[in-house]
Amino acid sequence: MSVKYILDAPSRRKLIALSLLALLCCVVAGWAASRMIDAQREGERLAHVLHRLESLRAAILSNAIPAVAAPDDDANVPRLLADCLQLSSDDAAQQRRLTKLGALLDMRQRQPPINLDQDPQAGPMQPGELGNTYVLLAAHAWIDAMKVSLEDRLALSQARHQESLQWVQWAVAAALIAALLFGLVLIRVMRHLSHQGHARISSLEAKANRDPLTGLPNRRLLQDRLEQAVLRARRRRCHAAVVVIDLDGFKPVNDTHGHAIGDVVLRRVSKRMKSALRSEDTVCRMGGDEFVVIIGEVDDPVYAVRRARDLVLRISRPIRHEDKVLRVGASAGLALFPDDAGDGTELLELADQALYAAKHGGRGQVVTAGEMTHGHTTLTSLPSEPAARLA
Ligand SMILES: Nc1nc2c(ncn2[C@@H]2O[C@H](COP(=O)(O)OP(=O)(O)OP(=O)(O)O)[C@@H](O)[C@H]2O)c(=O)[nH]1
Repeated sequence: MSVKYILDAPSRRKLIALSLLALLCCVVAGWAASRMIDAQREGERLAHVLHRLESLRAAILSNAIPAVAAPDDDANVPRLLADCLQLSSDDAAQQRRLTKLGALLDMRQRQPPINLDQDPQAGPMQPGELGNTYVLLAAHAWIDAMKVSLEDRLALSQARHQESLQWVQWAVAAALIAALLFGLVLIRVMRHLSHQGHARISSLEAKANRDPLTGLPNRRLLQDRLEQAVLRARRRRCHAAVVVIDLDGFKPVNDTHGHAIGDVVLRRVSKRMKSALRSEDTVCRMGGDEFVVIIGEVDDPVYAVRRARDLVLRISRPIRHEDKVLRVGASAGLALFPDDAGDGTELLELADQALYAAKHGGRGQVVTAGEMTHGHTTLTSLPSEPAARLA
């Protein structure tokens, strides 16, 4: 089934918006992280160059350049400086300055070593000394200028690193919040779907177990209720009764007034039976105009027979519907647990046979399974209750 049909439109919109937000935050976090890494690399590179510059300055001050450079390979000096500073080759202007400086240092290499502690006033300058001093001053000036520029660039890259870090933090926090909200919405949707599923299952179960016309339990549910009633009676060591009731003269109602009026009669008869029984008893519609009543936890069998007669009398009362007075009767067969049978199916069979006997014995009466088996029962000697009293 498509997501479109599982989720309602507002939930769908929320989930899409949150996932897009989370995605956007991830993209921003990724971009900021790469910017942060770049800034960090740039910072490391600049710090390294600064360190090299310091080393170079120290080398110049300590007059170590000729020693660092191979003395027999003059051409190495510019390269040494380039390597030392590791400036990018596309930075043409810097490269040119470097080469110049390298050339100056190269020249200096050929001069006698300089003595920085030497007092310029101490005596006349030696040949090459002016060149040495010029080269040193130029190197210092260049290193200082480079340092300032590099320090600025370093500060800038550190600021960019910091700013990118903040972006990463915000984007990750927003992505986490969006993911959390997504999860919450999803849980709510799942819960809702699960409730819907349960409600649908319950309603399907109810439909499968109920007679659609009267709302009474149907044949399917009867079996279960019957087993429960027998188990309870066995546990409590008491009786339980199964009464099968069939309407008398129902077909003429249908034939005279139509099927719809027949339905009204079936519904009214069902209501009358339900209202005459205890909540723990069960009345089921088996189909057509046949019903089964389970009277559970009966201490005295006489009580069950009285209830069955009461039902027959109540059903036989006229039914007023609009301007019509409708009449049907009822016959019933009753079987008792454990007197007549020990299980539900057998009880139902015996009650059905007793009903058959009631129908063929004149209708409008209750026949018990005991009467059929033994030919007599003390229950049949019960005085019949006048219909007027039960009305
Ligand atoms: N209105 C209506 N009629 C139904 C329904 N189910 C079955 N019937 C009808 O109920 C009638 C039952 O037939 P019978 O049991 O022979 O009717 P009866 O007149 O009570 O016969 P006896 O039991 O011999 O007295 C038939 O006419 C069925 O068509 C239903 O759901 N609604």
